[in-house]
Amino acid sequence: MTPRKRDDLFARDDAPEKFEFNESVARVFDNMLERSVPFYKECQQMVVALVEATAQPGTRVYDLGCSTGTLIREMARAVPPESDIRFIGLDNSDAMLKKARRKLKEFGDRCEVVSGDLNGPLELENASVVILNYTLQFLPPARRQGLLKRIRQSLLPGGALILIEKVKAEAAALAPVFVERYYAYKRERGYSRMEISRKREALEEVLVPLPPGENVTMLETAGFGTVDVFFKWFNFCGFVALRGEAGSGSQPAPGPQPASGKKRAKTRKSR
Ligand SMILES: Nc1ncnc2c1ncn2[C@@H]1O[C@H](C[S@+](CC[C@H]([NH3+])C(=O)[O-])CC(=O)[O-])[C@@H](O)[C@H]1O
Ligand SMILES: O=C(O)C(=O)Cc1ccccc1
Repeated sequence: MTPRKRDDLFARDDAPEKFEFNESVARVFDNMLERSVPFYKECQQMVVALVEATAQPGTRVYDLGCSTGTLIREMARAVPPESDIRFIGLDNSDAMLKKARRKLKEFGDRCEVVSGDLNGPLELENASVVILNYTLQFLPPARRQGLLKRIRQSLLPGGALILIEKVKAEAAALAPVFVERYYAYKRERGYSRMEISRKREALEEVLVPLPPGENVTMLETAGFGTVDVFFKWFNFCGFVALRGEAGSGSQPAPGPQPASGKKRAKTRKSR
């Protein structure tokens, strides 16, 4: 196992002025996420639990913006092969995909990672779950609604979208509190004030967070009949959205079959 490299990207004299998912980021990425994303591992396990509850046997789970494949590995370890569920990762960074392929080799054809740009056309086949784990935030805000709509249209009946994002505070008065708490989080994990400041500048116009309410509105506008929040830490938030059935209005779709293949108890038709 190659030793995990410590993220020193913004401590170096050749620190990037604009953040890009290139080789130098991929080299330290797993350590960067662990030290820069609050509850990253806990959220991973929450996503695994949601996938176990919503993924349908014989279908696909898509991880869009899969990076080095860490989340896919956790899902592939948790979901039994006999459920015949395949995990498809997509990313537009060759450096990330190279690391993902190495990390997922042990799972054979249960896991596949492909190159693709979420700003362009998207083909999702036989998808019961789609995941956007800290990915949508990197798309221009004007392109996000279209992607969410394409995802909603591609999902199987009873399908689910799991969206985790860095967010802005809903209340402007609290924004400074949330941001300062986040930077304190980074300092507590060994980042200097200079590294934090340089990364903030490099992420300007690259990572564009929206308030949770705007994310919920985009999900509802995309046609998801049920939207809920399953995680929140200051300016980080996790949403789960279930595909509503055509003509069902705001009624949530009947719950999908759990990944284990055991039939769920029939949900009572809501009155
Ligand atoms: N237009 C795009 N098309 C495809 N991929 C893109 C695009 N823009 C960015 N990406 C990819 O989205 C990922 C965002 S990281 C996701 C973490 C992962 N989900 C995880 O659970 O570890 C989160 C972060 O860095 O904070 C990177 O791999 C980019 O290459
Ligand atoms: O928002 C930030 O300041 C971050 O550091 C989040 C982040 C984490 C990993 C890659 C890019 C941005």
